[in-house]
Amino acid sequence: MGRKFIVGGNWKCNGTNEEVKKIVATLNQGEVPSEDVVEVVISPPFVFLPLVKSLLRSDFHVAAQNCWVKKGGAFTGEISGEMLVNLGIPWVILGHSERRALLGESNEFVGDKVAYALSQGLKVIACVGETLEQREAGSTMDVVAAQTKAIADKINDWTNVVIAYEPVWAIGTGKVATPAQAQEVHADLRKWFQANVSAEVAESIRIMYGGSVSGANCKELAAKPDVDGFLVGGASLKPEFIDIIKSATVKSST
Ligand SMILES: O=C[C@H](O)COP(=O)(O)O
Repeated sequence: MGRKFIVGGNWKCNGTNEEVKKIVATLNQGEVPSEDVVEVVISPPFVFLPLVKSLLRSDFHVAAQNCWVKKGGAFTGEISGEMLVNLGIPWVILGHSERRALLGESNEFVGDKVAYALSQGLKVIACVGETLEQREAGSTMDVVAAQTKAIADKINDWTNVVIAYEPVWAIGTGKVATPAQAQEVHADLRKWFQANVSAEVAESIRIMYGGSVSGANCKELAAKPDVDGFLVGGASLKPEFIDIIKSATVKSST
């Protein structure tokens, strides 16, 4: 099928200098499948990006957790895409639900951010996902489609975009989506791409699942045909993250 498995570790707003060094040491010792089988992207808080980049094994890559919506300038507290490029950071996570919910990032704002980051040469993990209320109201796909459309309205080339489907109710709750629930939304998203972008993008775009992924549940999720990887929060700070990376072999053996 040709979609390389991708596993991201989103450390969110966690870590001290000492803890970061320990986590990186654990990652560096981990025995994982080769880069041909799995792409690994580690996303520490901004302040630790240079440290992580300098210490991390060369087969793992680094991502920022956000960046500013346009060129830098008088935007106190923001970090621009150009700065990430300047530091040699290849990836950025955009539109995470925590930023959408807590910092008021709208679908359109996230679309603008994705477009600007891509224009600077960054690769983007773009997050989408519904709340529990939205799921219970039966509007999961409407919500996810609207979030994806806001990005599609602003970009033409999806080569450097990975979608992370993260149901908000599964994030940090220990309430993981069942493999069938994840597969259903991933497959529907692929259908959305087919109808609204192109058959090629629908086939090639990678869709990660995020929300309470752990060493214990990753294999079952990875076995689903439209699950192309994981965006991991809490478990990415723990040694079990290595097991999650290893779940890529479920894919390569099918
Ligand atoms: O970006 C990662 C997600 O928000 C998932 O977080 P979690 O694995 O702690 O549920």
